[in-house]
Amino acid sequence: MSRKANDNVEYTLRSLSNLMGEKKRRKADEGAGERSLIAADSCTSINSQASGAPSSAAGEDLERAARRQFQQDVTPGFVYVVSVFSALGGFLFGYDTGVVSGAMLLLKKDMNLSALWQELLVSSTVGAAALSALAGGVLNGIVGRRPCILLASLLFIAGAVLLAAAPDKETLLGGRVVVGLGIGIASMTVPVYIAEAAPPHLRGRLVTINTLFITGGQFFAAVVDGAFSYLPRDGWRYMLGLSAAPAILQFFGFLFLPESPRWLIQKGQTQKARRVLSQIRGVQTIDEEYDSIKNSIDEEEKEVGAGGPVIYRMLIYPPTRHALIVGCGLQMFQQLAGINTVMYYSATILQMSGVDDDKLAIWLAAITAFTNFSFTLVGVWLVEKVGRRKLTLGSLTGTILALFVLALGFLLSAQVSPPVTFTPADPISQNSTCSKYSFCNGCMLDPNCGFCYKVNGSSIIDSSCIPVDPKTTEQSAWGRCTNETKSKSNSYWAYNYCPTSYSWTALIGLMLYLIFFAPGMGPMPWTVNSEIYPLWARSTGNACSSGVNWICNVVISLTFLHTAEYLTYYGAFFLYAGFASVGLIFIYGCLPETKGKKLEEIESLFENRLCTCGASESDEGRCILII
Ligand SMILES: O[C@H]1[C@H](O)[C@@H](O)[C@H](O)[C@@H](O)[C@H]1O
Repeated sequence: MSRKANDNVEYTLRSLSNLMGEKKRRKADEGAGERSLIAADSCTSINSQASGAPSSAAGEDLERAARRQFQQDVTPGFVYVVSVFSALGGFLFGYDTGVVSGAMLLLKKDMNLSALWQELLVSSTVGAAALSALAGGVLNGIVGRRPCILLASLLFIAGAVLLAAAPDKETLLGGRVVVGLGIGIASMTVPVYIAEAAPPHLRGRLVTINTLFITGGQFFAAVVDGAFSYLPRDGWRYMLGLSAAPAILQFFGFLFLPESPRWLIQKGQTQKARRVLSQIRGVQTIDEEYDSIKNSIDEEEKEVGAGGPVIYRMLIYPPTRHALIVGCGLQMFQQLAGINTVMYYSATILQMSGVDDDKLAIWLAAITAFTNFSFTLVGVWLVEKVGRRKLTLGSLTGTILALFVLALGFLLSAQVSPPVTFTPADPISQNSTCSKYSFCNGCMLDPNCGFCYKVNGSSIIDSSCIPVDPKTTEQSAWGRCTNETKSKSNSYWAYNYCPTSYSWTALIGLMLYLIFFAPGMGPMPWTVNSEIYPLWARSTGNACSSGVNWICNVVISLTFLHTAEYLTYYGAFFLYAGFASVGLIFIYGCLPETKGKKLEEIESLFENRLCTCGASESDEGRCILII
């Protein structure tokens, strides 16, 4: 289509849109259905009708077809290519955080790892991600989004090679830190890059695809963990090394993909910016979009000034201060709602429900990851339909409910916790600290002990609390619950959980949790953060909020076992429900609707000072903080 014809279509649509109003326009969009595309000269011909209201059916038909043509023009396939290649960063984030639990089962045997080393290998990645997400803001602002994504893929490749070839645990630790640095940069850069490339009507969906890739990576990692756990030796090398493949794909893909047009405009690279903008928008004229980005940069410079560090300017300028509080708050409450604990603990929850085959536990973790992934897909579908605000509020409300069910499941299980009915006669057993527990509940909360029992019909008999094998939690240190004697003596070994008839409540809670969390609270913090800051503050805003996400992730994961020890499991889940409820009030009061807005318009949603957060149409989803 010629540039002139495109201009005509755009002009026509704008006039018609003004005449018809928003609701009617949406209806017309849906109605466009499967109609065939209109040719360029028809576009020119409808231009002549644009000055009057479309009264005839033919006029409406033309208008619908023109709108469809317009949407196709502003959404060429290239923007999807750009988004998918960037979202490989999300996939690697998910894969590398997810794969370690399965790899650890093998690693601790092969490398004889102590509990401290296991802890170090898991949390070093998350800690490094927190640091590099924070540092990534400065890097993004200086060198641009594309070099940051290239750097992240190089780090992923280097980390994967180090991990796969590691001769000792020190190298493993180095590899995990390198991978963490990649995750941090990718986690803050990719959503920003996609948001800056996407047209407004698709932005939410495309950025949410990044979270779909995160949860997809976690699912894929769980499957790989399952598959390689059957290898007698070195299975972990494949598990950890495999992530090099998508990283290499991303690196080479990005050598051919462009820089973010908005970053280019900000840096005054006008010609390049125009070229990229028309490349990602197809042949559609880009003057209007270019001018609106340029104007908003100029205005912001006038309003905010250019002196002092960005974070300082963000804090003294109310709209960006408000946006930063909302962005960081969303990321904080995402983690405080306990997603990673629930995912990590899912295998145990499922074991509680009667699955006592250890190999199966790895596959059960894959089912959990799959549920998280498939319901993130629901989020991708809903985000442009119901909007960010409603999706987040609905999701968090359901998550709180699920946390209560989960906590209730653990509470009931603790209350009907089976008693210890048998203490082995040997002196070692009698002198062990585990012998002081008279119920399974106390025994399972002690990381050094496990519950060994037999089953007679539906009753638990001959139950004892005995020390766990220091090398593996899969068996007791001695007695009838070691791997060799378990099946011969018809005994079962429960570590970290108690056999109970109420476990189905916890299972329902787990499923409900993922079903509610995954479409909203999982992706929305990333999506909303990618769009709420003006260009000059975007990298810094995302660096801070991603940093908050990773820091809260470390804190919640590292404290879970201690929290459970002090508050018991149900106490821990009640605590998360409490955090999530505070989050709900915060989000209700402070999160405006950003659906369909241009990135340059969003700043105005954070301008006012008092909170009325009506989600009413007339309010345009405007939310105002009480600070
Ligand atoms: O949005 C993601 C997603 O929900 C993941 O499943 C979770 O592991 C991450 O911590 C979170 O940031």
